[in-house]
Amino acid sequence: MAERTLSPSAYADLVDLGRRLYARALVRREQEPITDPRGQPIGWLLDTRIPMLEGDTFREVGRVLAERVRARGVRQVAGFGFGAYALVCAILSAPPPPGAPELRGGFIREQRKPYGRHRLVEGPLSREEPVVLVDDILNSGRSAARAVALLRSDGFEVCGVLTLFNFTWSSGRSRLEAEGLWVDSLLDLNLRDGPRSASDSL
Ligand SMILES: O=P(O)(O)OC[C@H]1O[C@H](OP(=O)(O)OP(=O)(O)O)[C@H](O)[C@@H]1O
Repeated sequence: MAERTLSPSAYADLVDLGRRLYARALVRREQEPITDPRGQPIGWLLDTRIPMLEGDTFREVGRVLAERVRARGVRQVAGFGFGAYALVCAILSAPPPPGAPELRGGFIREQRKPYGRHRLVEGPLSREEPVVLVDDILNSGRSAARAVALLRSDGFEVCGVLTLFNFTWSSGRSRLEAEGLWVDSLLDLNLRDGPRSASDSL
């Protein structure tokens, strides 16, 4: 989608950012033992916390994603899980264009907090306006679909999902689009050996 809406140089910059994120986030089994959720060894994964928790990348990604959220006419973002928290904060840290409103953010809990304010979604999000779910990786779409269901169960309207990476060999995108959501990713990963490799989210 980006190549249809951006100038060639702006698109090249975005692809460059996606590639730099990929290079900084990539962890291979030669470097350290890594496993899937079932405990099976895997060849590689992307740990986006590494680039996202460095100040310069945090700010650069925040500016790019905030622009994408605003381009959709939305001003609320929510995140679910450790891959998403820095993204929400980075987006909120981007200065708004002159005259534009500030964005609002939220963190989604696995379960409603059983004490205190008893909230499922922390932060100042309004139920009167749509929310974009942000995450680092879209693979099977299970995590995003769960987050969307949690938001909806708490009375929020979710309009779309914005991620850093989309694993194109997996079905996450179509799964979310079937739920009426738009899906936008900074970088579509289309690795030739993708299905035989693994990520931290299989
Ligand atoms: O589309 P999916 O197949 O659901 O995969 C994507 C999810 O997997 C990763 O999180 P992970 O489950 O590894 O947990 P973490 O955020 O705690 O690291 C990633 O941060 C996404 O949230």
